[in-house]
Amino acid sequence: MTAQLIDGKTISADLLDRVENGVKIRLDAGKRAPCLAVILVGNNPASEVYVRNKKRSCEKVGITSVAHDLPATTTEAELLALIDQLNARDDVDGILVQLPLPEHIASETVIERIAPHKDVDGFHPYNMGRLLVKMPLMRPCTPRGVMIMLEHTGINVKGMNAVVIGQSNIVGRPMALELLMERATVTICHSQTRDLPARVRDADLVVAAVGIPHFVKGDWIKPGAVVIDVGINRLDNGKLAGDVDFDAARERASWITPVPGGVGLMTVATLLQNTLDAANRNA
Ligand SMILES: Nc1nc2c(c(=O)[nH]1)N[C@@H](CN(C=O)c1ccc(C(=O)N[C@@H](CCC(=O)O)C(=O)O)cc1)CN2
Ligand SMILES: [Mg+2]
Repeated sequence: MTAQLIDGKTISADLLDRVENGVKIRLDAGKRAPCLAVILVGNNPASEVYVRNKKRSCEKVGITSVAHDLPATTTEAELLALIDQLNARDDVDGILVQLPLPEHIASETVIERIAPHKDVDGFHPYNMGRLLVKMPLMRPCTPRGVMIMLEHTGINVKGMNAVVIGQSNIVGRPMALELLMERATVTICHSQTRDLPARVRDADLVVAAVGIPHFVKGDWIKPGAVVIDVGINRLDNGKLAGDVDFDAARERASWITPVPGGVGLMTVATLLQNTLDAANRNA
């Protein structure tokens, strides 16, 4: 079996069209454009690229973005003071703090300072808790993006054995909760999991979010399984690779996401959907 591709380019473009339309509906109703504040601390080159992409995508769909590019020497107190200001502004719907932050700043403290209704990344413990109790408000972008991809492809996860590899706050944990909400049977695996290949071989759906290139081998994949690769790893040759050995896995899976051109594109599109949703809830 050669898997069909779940194409992040097409699906994210479709989502961006829907967001653009949502913005037009607001403007036609005499409301202002949604507004996203984007905070970048320091000069992490990858973060600079992601932030630039986020601002460009905002522009494309008519969302106003306000950039706050801060030096690496910014103190935690200064960053918290900026967040307080943005929390208080009626004309700012969403606040995004690009991660990772420099080591001297505690990201948990910063995330917790963002007003939950402006937390478009969905990382605030309040929003994580809402997802846990099946009352999602702001949903973390990558897992929400994966659910949109699955829905767009016509894959119903109800009753599937889903294995999520990775337990991060950004991807693994909220991904598991999203899948559970759609009544998949979910297992979260991590670095201490015993016999990971056996867990994966039992999975109808595998989500890989480990951060190690080609970590998931092709012969771990159950024939006909759906494979979602969240990994974005830069190789020494400059190319991007996912967490899954794509060529081998493709020969066994029914559906698979490529890297690049897969889940990563959904992360940004979903962020804009979250910003539109926030604006529509705010005013
Ligand atoms: N505040 C946040 N910080 C970070 C998040 C996040 O969701 N919120 N996620 C990642 C980085 N990230 C967005 O910020 C992100 C990563 C990758 C992509 C993407 O489009 N990937 C493309 C490849 C792009 C390339 O060529 O480098 C793809 O997979 O096709 C978008 C967003 C950590 N920080
Ligand atoms: Mg940084």
